[in-house]
Amino acid sequence: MLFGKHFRKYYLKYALFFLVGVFVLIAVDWLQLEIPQIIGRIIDTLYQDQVDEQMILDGIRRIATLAVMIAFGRFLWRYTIFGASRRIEYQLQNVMFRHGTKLSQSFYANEKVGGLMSYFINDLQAIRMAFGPGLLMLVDGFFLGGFAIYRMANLNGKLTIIAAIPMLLLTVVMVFIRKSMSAKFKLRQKSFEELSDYTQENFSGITVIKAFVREAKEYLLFKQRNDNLYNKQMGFVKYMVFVNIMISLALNVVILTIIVYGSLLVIYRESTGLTPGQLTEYISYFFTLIWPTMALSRFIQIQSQAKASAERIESFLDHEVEIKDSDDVEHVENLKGNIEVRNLTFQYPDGDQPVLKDVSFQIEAGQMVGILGRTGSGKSSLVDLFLRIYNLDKNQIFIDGHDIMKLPIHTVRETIGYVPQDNFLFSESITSNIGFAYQEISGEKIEEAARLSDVYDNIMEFKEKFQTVLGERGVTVSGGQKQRISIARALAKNPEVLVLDDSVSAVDTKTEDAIISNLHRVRKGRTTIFIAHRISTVKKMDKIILLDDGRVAAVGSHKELLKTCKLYQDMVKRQQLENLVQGGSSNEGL
Ligand SMILES: Nc1ncnc2c1ncn2[C@@H]1O[C@H](COP(=O)(O)OP(=O)(O)OP(=O)(O)O)[C@@H](O)[C@H]1O
Repeated sequence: MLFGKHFRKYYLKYALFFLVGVFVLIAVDWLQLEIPQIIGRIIDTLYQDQVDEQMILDGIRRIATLAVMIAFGRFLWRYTIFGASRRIEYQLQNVMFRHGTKLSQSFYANEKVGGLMSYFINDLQAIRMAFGPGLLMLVDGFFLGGFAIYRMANLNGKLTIIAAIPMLLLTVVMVFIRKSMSAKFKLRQKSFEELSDYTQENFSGITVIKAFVREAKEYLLFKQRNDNLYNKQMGFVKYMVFVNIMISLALNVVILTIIVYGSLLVIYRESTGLTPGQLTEYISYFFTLIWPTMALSRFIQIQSQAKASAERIESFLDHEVEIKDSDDVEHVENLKGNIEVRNLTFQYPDGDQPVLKDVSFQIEAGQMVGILGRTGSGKSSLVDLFLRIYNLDKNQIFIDGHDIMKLPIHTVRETIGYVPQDNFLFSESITSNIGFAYQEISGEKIEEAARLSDVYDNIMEFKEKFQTVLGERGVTVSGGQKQRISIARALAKNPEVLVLDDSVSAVDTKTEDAIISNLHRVRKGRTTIFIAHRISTVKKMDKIILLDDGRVAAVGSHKELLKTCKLYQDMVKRQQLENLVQGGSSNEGL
């Protein structure tokens, strides 16, 4: 039973399922205890001088009817209780995924994917177990156990008291060890999370591991983590084995007591009144009682595991959504793409100094602008802020004169098309990747976007053409092809503002030229921002913003900067040298 704020609502939501399930379960518990009574009576009839055949036939008929009712009942409670637990698991999964999509980059910078996966797999499973089998075991433990004890006491009170003492002791012990069981389970989950993180990261970076011949070392590090999980696992299992042995021991003691003491009672039945049929009935009840006892102990295990998992899931779901619309949000339609950055200073939430310092510039709607700068100068950070990936102080970035902090995040991101630096593509078809911004998009539009980003011919060479599946489940594309598919994805969105973060670095200068001149043509009248290291990428832009160590070093056209900016001149010279070293003409692309 889980009553945390993210879980209790499901009891209400599935109240009908739970009520029907529990009611049927209790009915089945009662009905199944009718059978030993009938069998006991049949046995006693057999001991009589005159065997009552009619009574035996009636008994058999009743047992058959009960068996059918019990089978139907078992189906019904399984459907309702287990069905509800599966539905709850499904819904929590959706809620968690949705919440995950709202969490900030800072959260993902600190959380590893493997760890997150274990919330969705192990922890959710533990929660489902609490809502389904856990509830079943609790009800069975109390009701089937209670009914059995009641019937046993009716048959012989004294024998029942003797049998109940070890069982009671056992229950008390179980309640006391519940806390340490939960702690052990938590440790096990943590180790599982670490191993899962490690495995995920290793296989993602397998190329680097091979290139650095780190296989043996990584294996040893993996083994360390695996040993740790094994030890935690064994710690937990040993504990469980100990608990289960204690339970069986207690049960065996009780069974022995019942048989010895019960047989004596039957031998002296003249005075005690216990018939052989009743002793059989009694032993049947006791064997039935084994399950509720086990069920209660299993319930305590399930409950401890679920509590540990619930805490982990709660901490995930309670993680604040930091990036959200402000209270004074202004709903604005049809942004044109004027961007103004005014005295922007920005420090990452976990950073120790600003990465952008007093940055100011303006981009008019429809302009094609290059943001140039050495590595680490703050170009990508600036783009993150345009996309509202981070919060910033008010009145530092404006789109069409509106403070970005007051615009709905949805509107800002809908307005901007983004080609990320890592060009992440999904393991789906090229069509799905390029049409990612849309529920449905025509084939012509996809092809057009592929042509503009100069990747159409490459795609047509693939066997499945636009239906080629990329990545893990399909074809591995080159870095340049990946970049161009990623550009096509942003172009297909046809946004008011297009931001390309170092997006042509992996293609040759000829392809770069082709893409840029296509963009000049199709992006006429729409804002396009190119982030680049290479002068060749930005030199034809209307305006170049040169960043240096988080500050604006200069703003102007290629010609203006060549005349006025020392840093720019140095960059041009360096690129000319690089061209010469690579065997081209010094002015190639310049
Ligand atoms: N999530 C982050 N948290 C803290 N600091 C960060 C984070 N991301 C980037 N930085 C720091 O911000 C500075 C600017 O990084 P940024 O990625 O914006 O540079 P860049 O100009 O785009 O570099 P490159 O051309 O290499 O991509 C760097 O010093 C970097 O270490």
